[in-house]
Amino acid sequence: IQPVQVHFFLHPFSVSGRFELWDTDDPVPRAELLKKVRGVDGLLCVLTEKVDAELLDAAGPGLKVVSTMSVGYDHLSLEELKKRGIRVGYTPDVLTDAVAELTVALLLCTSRRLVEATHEAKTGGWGTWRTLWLCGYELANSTVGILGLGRIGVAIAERLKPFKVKKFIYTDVAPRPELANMINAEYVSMDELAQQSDFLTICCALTPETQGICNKNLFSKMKETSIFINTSRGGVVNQDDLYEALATGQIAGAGLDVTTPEPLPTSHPLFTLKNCVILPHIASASYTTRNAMSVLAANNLLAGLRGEPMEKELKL
Ligand SMILES: O=C(O)[C@H](O)CO
Repeated sequence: IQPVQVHFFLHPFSVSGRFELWDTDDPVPRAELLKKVRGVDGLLCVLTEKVDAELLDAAGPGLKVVSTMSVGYDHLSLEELKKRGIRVGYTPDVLTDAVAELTVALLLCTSRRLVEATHEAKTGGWGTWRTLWLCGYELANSTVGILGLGRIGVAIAERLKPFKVKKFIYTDVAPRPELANMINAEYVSMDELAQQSDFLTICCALTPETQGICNKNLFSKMKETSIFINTSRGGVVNQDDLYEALATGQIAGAGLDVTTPEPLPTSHPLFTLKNCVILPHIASASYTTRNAMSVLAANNLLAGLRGEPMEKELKL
């Protein structure tokens, strides 16, 4: 499949001699999806679709493959998929550059207080030049911590290095020397990561083990001058604890591209904080990347339907 033949935002469709396309940018309503999946052989979805027992039951025993246009797969019930022998495709790698780029942008935006600064400039808060006004934290000579070192963590570090970062540290379930050597990162414990990081960037997948892992315990060990960045999944953060840490000055700032829930209600307390920058889950949102993701997801689906190896298949 060539990029030009694929819509940017493919929502679930089925292939069984024919296919059905949810041809809008809005998520398919659950009731509609449950109706449409009946009897399909394959399903291409995005991360707003919960693929659980209910949906798989609705699809029926003919479903052979689910292809998600995302690197994250916490919206898929892997246990149910495995139980039913359904193959799963996903889209790692093609979004690494876009996500790393956005993470760096969010980090700088948070640490150098860009949202506050443009607000002040626009609303009359810009008086005379003042010595400490809108001061933030710089990357030069800093320690950057990565929670969950994978392709994206490496790509973030590669982009941050030219800003003269002094040291990269990371933690994960086990050391990952092959990736760590690429960025000269040192493996540390979770406590050391919290204590030493001037910038802590969260790159781990959301799993039962990482659910709420960024909580009071972690924030209480971080420096008052540290910046917390999350572009993975909102579920890895305990948002009440993060609010507390930001509001009381336990940490200096946070940049979030992901929250729980999404969208985050505009009345959420995190929106009241000047030191919290919130983006609406746009890390992979470049035309090039979304196009590559949709092509890969479509090709994974077709390969799965043909019983061939997928370009990117999740091992269940
Ligand atoms: O999981 C993913 O793919 C990102 O969160 C969205 O592109």
